Order: sequence, then structure tokens, then C-alpha cells
Amino acid sequence: MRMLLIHSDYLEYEVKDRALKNPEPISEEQKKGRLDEVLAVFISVEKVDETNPEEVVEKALTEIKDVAGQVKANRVFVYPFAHLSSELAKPDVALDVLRKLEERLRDEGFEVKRAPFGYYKAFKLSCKGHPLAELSRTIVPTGEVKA
Ligand SMILES: NCC(=O)N[C@H]1[C@@H](O)[C@H](n2cnc3c(N)ncnc32)O[C@@H]1CO
Repeated sequence: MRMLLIHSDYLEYEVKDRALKNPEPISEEQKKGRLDEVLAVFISVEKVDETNPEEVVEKALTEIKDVAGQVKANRVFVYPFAHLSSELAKPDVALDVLRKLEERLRDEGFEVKRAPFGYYKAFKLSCKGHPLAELSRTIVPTGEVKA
């Protein structure tokens, strides 16, 4: 899994078109979304994650909690983003991982939104620009090699 974490004044998105034959079903309300004062986390779920998706979710949770604690963010925007890796996981595995991560972040007390999966989306982001505002993390199941 590759994550790009951007501490932001806001992130807002608008669904434009389907990018998969079978994108995640969404309500009218989910076609647009915005969070203010948020840690935006752009995520590519990778092929290697398919060997142990549960472990990758927990490792991603640990990393996000660590960064959120450092930048004092209590809101997280989980954003499916298929552009951080050339070794992407299958869509059904990726969606399952992102749904589980969203659930675990809520368990930990964060206010969480997740952008819809399988769509092209317009988005606006205001990065805060402080030294910890732009970070990346790579996560793999134990025993796998970080490419
Ligand atoms: N910017 C727009 C976009 O990325 N759209 C992506 C994601 O929403 C989602 N997607 C598919 N596979 C993956 C994956 N392995 N990891 C994350 N998202 C995925 O499906 C769209 C087309 O690849």
C-alpha cells in the first residue's frame, strides 16, 4: 500500500464519471463531499497487499494515527487514488481494504469520510504547508519486500 498524507485546510471532491465498469454504488449525497481541517490520505492498495489485507489495514491505521497525532488532526479523509503505484490490487480487494480502514479509524475516534471508489473525481485541496504537511508511507505485509 502506498499512502500520500496531506494535512489540509480542506479537501472537497465531486464525482464526475465512472472509472470502473462496476464502481461502488453511491447515494446522491455521496457524489460530493468536503471536510475542513483534515488529514487527507490518498491511498493506492497494491497487489502485494492481497497476501494479508487485514495486516495492511492495521499497519496503515498505525501510520495514520501516528501522523494525525503529530499534526493534531482528528479528521481523516480516506481517498482511493490509483496513481501511487504501478502494481495495483484488484478493485474488490482494494475497496474492502479501504472500507475496513475507514471502519478502524472510526473505532479509534476519528471523524472519517471516504471518497467513492471507482470514479473519476474533481477535487480541491488546500495543503497547510508546514514541515509535516506532506508525508508518504509505504506499507507491505510482514515478510514481503517493499518495492
Ligand atoms: N483518481 C481517481 C482514481 O484513482 N480512481 C480509481 C479508484 O477510485 C479505484 N481504484 C481501483 N483500484 C484501486 C486500488 N488498487 N487502490 C486504490 N483505488 C483503486 O478505481 C478507480 C479507477 O482505477
